[in-house]
Amino acid sequence: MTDLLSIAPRDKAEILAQALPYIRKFHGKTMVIKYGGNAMTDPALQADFAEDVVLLKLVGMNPVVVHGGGPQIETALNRLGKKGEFIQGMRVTDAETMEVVEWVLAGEVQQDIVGLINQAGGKAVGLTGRDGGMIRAQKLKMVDNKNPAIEHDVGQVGDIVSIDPSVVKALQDDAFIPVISPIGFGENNESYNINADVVASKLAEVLKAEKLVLLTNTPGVLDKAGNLLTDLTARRIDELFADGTISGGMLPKIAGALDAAKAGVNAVHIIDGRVPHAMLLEILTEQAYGTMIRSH
Ligand SMILES: Nc1ncnc2c1ncn2[C@@H]1O[C@H](COP(=O)(O)OP(=O)(O)O)[C@@H](O)[C@H]1O
Ligand SMILES: CC(=O)N[C@@H](CCC(=O)OP(=O)(O)O)C(=O)O
Repeated sequence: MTDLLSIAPRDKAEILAQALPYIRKFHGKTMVIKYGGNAMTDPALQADFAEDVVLLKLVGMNPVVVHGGGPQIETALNRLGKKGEFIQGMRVTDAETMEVVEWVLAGEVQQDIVGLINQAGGKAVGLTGRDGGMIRAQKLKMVDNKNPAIEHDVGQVGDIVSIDPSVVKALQDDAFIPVISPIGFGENNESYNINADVVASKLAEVLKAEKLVLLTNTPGVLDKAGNLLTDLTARRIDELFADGTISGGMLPKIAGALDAAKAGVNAVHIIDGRVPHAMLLEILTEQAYGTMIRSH
């Protein structure tokens, strides 16, 4: 079990002194943590992540993990001779791809994370959006972000209709740590593949989370020259969308993050999940990491 004292290379006493006020401040608060597929490539980092989630729970917070798995889905598709296609950060999902997505996310990635959290001393429970009727979805109508007259057919990609958080709340009350795969269900019980950033953002809003932390594989949002943008407001985000600075998987991430900030989630951060203990240090120390998204 990792404790704050074992975090190198910073001064240990300094970290503890910094952490105590945050532990008090965030006691009983919900923290939604999006664990991106690109941040989970190294087994040692995955184990660190699981230990950090357990530590948050032990000090009295309510971590809720939403996981991705884009690269893991891609590997499985490649094995079947298929190649993923993305439009505006969303995977075009035909029926066969949907089967692979469900099998990889719910069967593989989610269960790996549940196992690691339990190994670290926590009590994790894996869920998809079907469990407890949590995530109702419908087919996403995707309008081209440069030409609104064009609509793309992205297959079984889901647009969230509603989230019923009661199953998450029940688990939290019983000291479990929910680990959620971004899969929704439709009116006819059909499955939908939903971008994990979108699920994490909406869930943070519905749960009235204190924080939303999105762990990815960049230091945060970068400008065209590769410099880290530490703070982004809605206006600046519009400019970065318009001039093409933000593209691919960063599009749904930023859009979701901004929605969560506007909906009242106090702090929304995009941070580098490849840095050991990045999430813990972001939540429990005063140092700013990555990019903070603000509504204004
Ligand atoms: N302005 C930007 N700053 C940082 N990353 C960006 C930017 N625009 C696009 N990206 C891309 O977004 C990726 C992160 O999104 P994504 O691949 O969906 O990761 P995750 O699996 O963490 O959700 C980065 O690896 C990078 O390739
Ligand atoms: C619609 C859509 O794009 N769904 C994603 C779901 C997984 C995900 O979001 O994974 P990351 O967070 O690792 O990118 C996909 O199929 O890749």
